[in-house]
Amino acid sequence: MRKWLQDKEIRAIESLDPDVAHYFTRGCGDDLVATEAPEAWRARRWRPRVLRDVSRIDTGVRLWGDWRMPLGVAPTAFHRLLHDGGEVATATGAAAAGVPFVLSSRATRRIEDVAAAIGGPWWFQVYLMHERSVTKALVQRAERHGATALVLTGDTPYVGYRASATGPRPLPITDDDALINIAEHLALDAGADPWPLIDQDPALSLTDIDWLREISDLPILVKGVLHPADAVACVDHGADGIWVSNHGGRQFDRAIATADALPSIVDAVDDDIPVVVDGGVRDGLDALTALALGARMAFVGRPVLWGLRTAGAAGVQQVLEEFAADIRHWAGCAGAARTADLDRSYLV
Ligand SMILES: Cc1cc2nc3c(=O)[nH]c(=O)nc-3n(C[C@H](O)[C@H](O)[C@H](O)COP(=O)(O)O)c2cc1C
Ligand SMILES: O=C(O)C(=O)c1ccccc1
Repeated sequence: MRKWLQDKEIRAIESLDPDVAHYFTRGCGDDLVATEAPEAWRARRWRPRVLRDVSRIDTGVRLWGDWRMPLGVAPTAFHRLLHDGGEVATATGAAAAGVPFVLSSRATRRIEDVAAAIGGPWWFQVYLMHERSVTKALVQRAERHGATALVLTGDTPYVGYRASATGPRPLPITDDDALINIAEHLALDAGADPWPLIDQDPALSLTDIDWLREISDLPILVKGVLHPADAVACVDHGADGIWVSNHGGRQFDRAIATADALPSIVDAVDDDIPVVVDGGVRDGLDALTALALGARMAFVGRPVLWGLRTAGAAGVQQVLEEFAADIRHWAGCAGAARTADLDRSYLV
């Protein structure tokens, strides 16, 4: 089932400026982790069940929203580098497919416009910026416009080292796009550089979960967790969910694959704390493997970006529909009439 996606990826990459293609495709360092991620899901073997009436298959999941399948769209930055519609197009495709859309703090379309395009629940990804008042303003805008959860990204104290394709050239993104949600919250002199104020603050710590709790009533997931002790610490600090991720291999090039990290984190936290996961999920069976290992949902980053690049909102929806059909097919063949019932007994 992966060939259609690989073909789309190739078409998307071929149509892009090399630096832009590089930004979206690559991991960091020597790209070890980004390359390993899909293989780690595929390495798992199943014991499919038989004689279990799979004439009807329920793939629904409730998690700060009612979703059609246990798959969602991970937060990624700068969609207008891929398509004029930017995050509005991506969100429209995700909403049409009935899955959660997570809007990045580094979005290139206005929060209000994205929320209106979705017309239902969505989640907001939080980067803690040096200037906390900007983060606070974004969080409160997201909450006002229908976000139902916050995803605090913890794995990006410094942005991972990613050499560009053609040398040290900045991405061809304008400040109008990059600061579209941010500029109004900054009181800057003309010509002043905003980035020292709005880059991620490496002082980010557990107490920032408490801070988010003070400024917002929304549930908080912490994203980028790979160590079970961190999962426990986040929950002790009031996190409502854990998002196992290595940032698509973009942050720490010798990090554990998320497929390998997931079970120990599920085991470390109480059953009522939802754990979700991303990284290298490239077909329905990858997503179901994540569920069998204890995740409530799996998320995809790059696959939807190839859909966005090749056909805008319709392309995003089409990618997600392929995943939906694949999830349904493999759940049936695994003997799981309800994907929410998958557990480790299905795996070797
Ligand atoms: C181009 C790109 C930009 C990203 N931007 C963000 C971001 O703004 N915030 C964030 O929390 N994660 C970001 N991520 C990480 C994704 O949320 C996710 O963890 C990762 O892409 C999942 O792996 P996959 O692409 O293999 O599916 C980004 C990933 C990519 C590829
Ligand atoms: O590129 C990324 O992965 C990412 O998370 C990011 C970090 C800072 C600015 C824009 C995107």
